[in-house]
Amino acid sequence: MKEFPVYERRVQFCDTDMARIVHFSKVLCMVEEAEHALLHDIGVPAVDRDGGFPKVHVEIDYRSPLRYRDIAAIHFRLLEVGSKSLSYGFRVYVGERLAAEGRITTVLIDMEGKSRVISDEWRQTLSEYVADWEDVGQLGA
Ligand SMILES: CC(C)(COP(=O)(O)OP(=O)(O)OC[C@H]1O[C@@H](n2cnc3c(N)ncnc32)[C@H](O)[C@@H]1OP(=O)(O)O)[C@@H](O)C(=O)NCCC(=O)NCCSC(=O)c1cc(O)c2ccccc2c1O
Repeated sequence: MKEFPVYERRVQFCDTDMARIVHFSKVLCMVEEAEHALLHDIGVPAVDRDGGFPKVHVEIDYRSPLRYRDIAAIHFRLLEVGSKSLSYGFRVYVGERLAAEGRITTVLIDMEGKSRVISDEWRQTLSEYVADWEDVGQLGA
C-alpha cells in the first residue's frame, strides 16, 4: 500500500473569522486543497477538461481550533474506490493536536455533470492508495 504524503498548509489571516479561529467552511477548503494536490501528484487530476470530482457527502468533527499562522498538517487516506465514487478519510493536526477529522465522498462526472465510471488506468493507480482507516471521522465519536 502506498500512502499520500502529509499535506502542510500555513493558516492565513483570511482563513480566520471574528472569533480569531479558522471558520468551519475554510477547514473543508483546506482539505479539498490537499485532495487536489495529492491526486494531481499521482496523475489523477481532481479536475480536467473531461470533468472532475464534485463532493456528494461530507462529514467532519471539529476537535480543536486552528489559528492564524498554525501549520495545518492534513493526513489524507483513500478508503474506497467505487465504480464512480471515491471515499476519503482525513485528519487535520497542528503538531500533535487533532483539529478536525472526517470523511468525504466524491463522484467522477463528465462535462455535462453526469456521473461516469472511473477508468481502469485511474482505478489501478488509486487502488494502490486504498488504506484501512476505519476509525477516522466516526461521527461524534
Ligand atoms: C455527482 C452526481 C451527478 C452523482 O449523481 P448520482 O447520485 O445520480 O450518481 P450515481 O447514482 O451514478 O452514483 C455514483 C456513485 O456515487 C455514490 N453516491 C452518490 N451520492 C452519494 C452520497 N450522497 N453519499 C455517498 N455516496 C454517494 C453512489 O453510491 C455511487 O457509488 P459507486 O461506488 O457505485 O460508484 C450528483 O449527485 C450531483 O450532481 N450532486 C451534486 C454535487 C454538488 O453539487 N456538490 C457540492 C458542490 S461540488 C464541489 O464542491 C466541488 C468540489 C471539488 O473539489 C471539485 C473538483 C473538481 C470538479 C468539481 C468540483 C466540485 O464541483
